[in-house]
Amino acid sequence: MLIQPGELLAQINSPADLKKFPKEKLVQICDELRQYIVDNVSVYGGHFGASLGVVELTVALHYVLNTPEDQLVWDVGHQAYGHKILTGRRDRFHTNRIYGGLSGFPKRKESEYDTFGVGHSSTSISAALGMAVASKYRDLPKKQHVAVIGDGSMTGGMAFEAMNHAGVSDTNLIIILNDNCMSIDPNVGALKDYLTDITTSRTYNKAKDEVWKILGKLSKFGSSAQEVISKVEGGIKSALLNQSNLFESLNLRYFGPVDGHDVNHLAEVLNDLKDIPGPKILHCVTVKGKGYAPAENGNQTTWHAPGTFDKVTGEIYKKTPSTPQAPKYQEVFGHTLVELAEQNDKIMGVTPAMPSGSSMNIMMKAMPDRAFDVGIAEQHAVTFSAGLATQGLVPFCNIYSTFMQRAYDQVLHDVCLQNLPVVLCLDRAGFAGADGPTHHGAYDIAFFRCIPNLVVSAPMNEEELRNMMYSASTHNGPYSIRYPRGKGVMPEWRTAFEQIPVGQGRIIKEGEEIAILSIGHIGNYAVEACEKLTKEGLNPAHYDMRFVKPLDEELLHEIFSKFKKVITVEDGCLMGGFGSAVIEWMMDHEYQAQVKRLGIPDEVIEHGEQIELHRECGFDPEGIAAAVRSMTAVTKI
Ligand SMILES: Cc1ncc(C[n+]2csc(CCOP(=O)(O)OP(=O)(O)O)c2C)c(N)n1
Ligand SMILES: CC(=O)[C@@H](O)[C@H](O)COP(=O)(O)O
Ligand SMILES: [Mg+2]
Repeated sequence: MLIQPGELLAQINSPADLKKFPKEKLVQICDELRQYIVDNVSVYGGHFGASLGVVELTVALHYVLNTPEDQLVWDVGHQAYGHKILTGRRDRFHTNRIYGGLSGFPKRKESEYDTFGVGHSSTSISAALGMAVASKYRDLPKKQHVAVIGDGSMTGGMAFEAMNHAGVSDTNLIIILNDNCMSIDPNVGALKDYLTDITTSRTYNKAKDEVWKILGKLSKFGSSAQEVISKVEGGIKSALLNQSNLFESLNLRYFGPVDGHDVNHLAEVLNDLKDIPGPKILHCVTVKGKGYAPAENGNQTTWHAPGTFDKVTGEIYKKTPSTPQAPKYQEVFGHTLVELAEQNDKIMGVTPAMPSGSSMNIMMKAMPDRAFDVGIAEQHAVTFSAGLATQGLVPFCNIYSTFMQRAYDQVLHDVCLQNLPVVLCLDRAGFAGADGPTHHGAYDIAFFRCIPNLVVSAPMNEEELRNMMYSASTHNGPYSIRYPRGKGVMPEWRTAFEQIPVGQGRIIKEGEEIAILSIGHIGNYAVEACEKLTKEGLNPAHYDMRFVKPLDEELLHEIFSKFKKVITVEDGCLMGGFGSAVIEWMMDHEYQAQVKRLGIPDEVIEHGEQIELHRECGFDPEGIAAAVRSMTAVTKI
């Protein structure tokens, strides 16, 4: 359902249309853009607070820059709804994050204005710098290269790698730091404290504006004046802040902090910055959720991605369950970790900036000195956990499967080669859903099962998750547990802990002719498929293998001795996944059987509800049943 835009926004189908308006109209355009985001997200869901926080910045950028020739890169991209609406996608925006519709993040193949595909944080400065260096090397017509990065994303190490390089690059890169003191949860770390110092230092800010007015204007007088100005400015700033400016120490000229909600001032500042040579950073202070009171003044974590809500009252709609609902896997993780930590004082918790997303916040609240949010720093989270483990502690390091991709070497090099007892909990494993391919946890089985010493497990339900966590806490080595986004199947999940011997699978259902081997939560789809098939007179067996590594060899000998037709099912990539492991084992042990693997094919699967993507790839319950039917001998006469 198309939502009607405001009078001016209705006339803007590109930044060129935006530029036709006098600057006196910019405030109204911001108001209409903000309202359009509220109107759409309240009905269709998605990320919310971040886009509201950069409405003025987005309008100012597209008003001043000559996009798409001037290249604009958004970090993470969850804040780019305004960008999408102003760049020709207003009338498709109601399809945002919906199967077959717009992506929830900038995507190159979606628009020429989306100069770089994003979704994982802290990549924007590297990408924009690459574009800037390439333009210079190819002697392309002068254009601007701008990275917009949040204070949370600035805690990602990659951002510092990029600034370290930018500082010695002969480019005119503009970095815009969108500082709202928030990540998804409140931002953390020494960088946050530093930014707060700058933002709240009255002496600095009062003098800074005066200095800028003088120096900023003078900066148009050739490069020699530039040198002097830059030194004078840097010296004044350091003196006022009684510390050197972090960014200027990296040879980035620092400007700000400026009010990120004053669209006309932002436009003036950006116009000035365009003419100042060399890499520079503009520090913008904004409020996440700005302009929508419940998001601006309420729990900003909740309003990061609230789902659908009543835009008048601010009431967030909850799906009221008719029957007692199973909990989310993340909640089972969070509560179980506290239970285990109460019994075992060696257990610690580590999350890279996802306290609420992973439910690590439950332990952070209950045991604040034993659970750590380390910022958007997955590599650090893993090796920090390895350090804890060397001192006899048992860290549970919880990282979304997709974000774990960023810490692969740390798992291999720092944890597994040293055989340290770190428990890696991979939440959002399998299809993530509406976040799409940048967030699908599609590859972790494949990239983990080849690492020596690492146990690779996946629970089929909440009870299994609890018992795997319990078993992992006493396993003297690296142990990974993967589970999906969303709910399990057991409303009564607080069961007593039981050890699961490493590598032990289990039979779910006896059967004949065909054996279905599943791994993880997707096994519940196999249960549904078997229920369908039983009504059709078919009787496949079903095994929950529980472990990809080590495989339950005793069970596999039993299966391949009894069945000549096997179907494997995984919510993960087929290339090198669980099905591949089973086939390798079968060949190594000289069994012969017809094996059909169900899972994620070797292609990019876009966004949609999880069940829509499972159906697209043929491993929803009906897909599994269809596979059994196709493998079953011709209908019995
Ligand atoms: C590598 C990686 N880790 C974690 C995330 C999850 N994530 C998405 S947005 C976000 C917070 C970003 O904070 P900030 O950059 O300050 O943007 P804001 O939401 O405040 O506008 C996080 C942690 C991610 N997208 N990428
Ligand atoms: C933009 C981003 O990366 C996060 O907001 C992510 O979308 C969170 O995913 P969940 O909603 O599954 O916690
Ligand atoms: Mg932020």
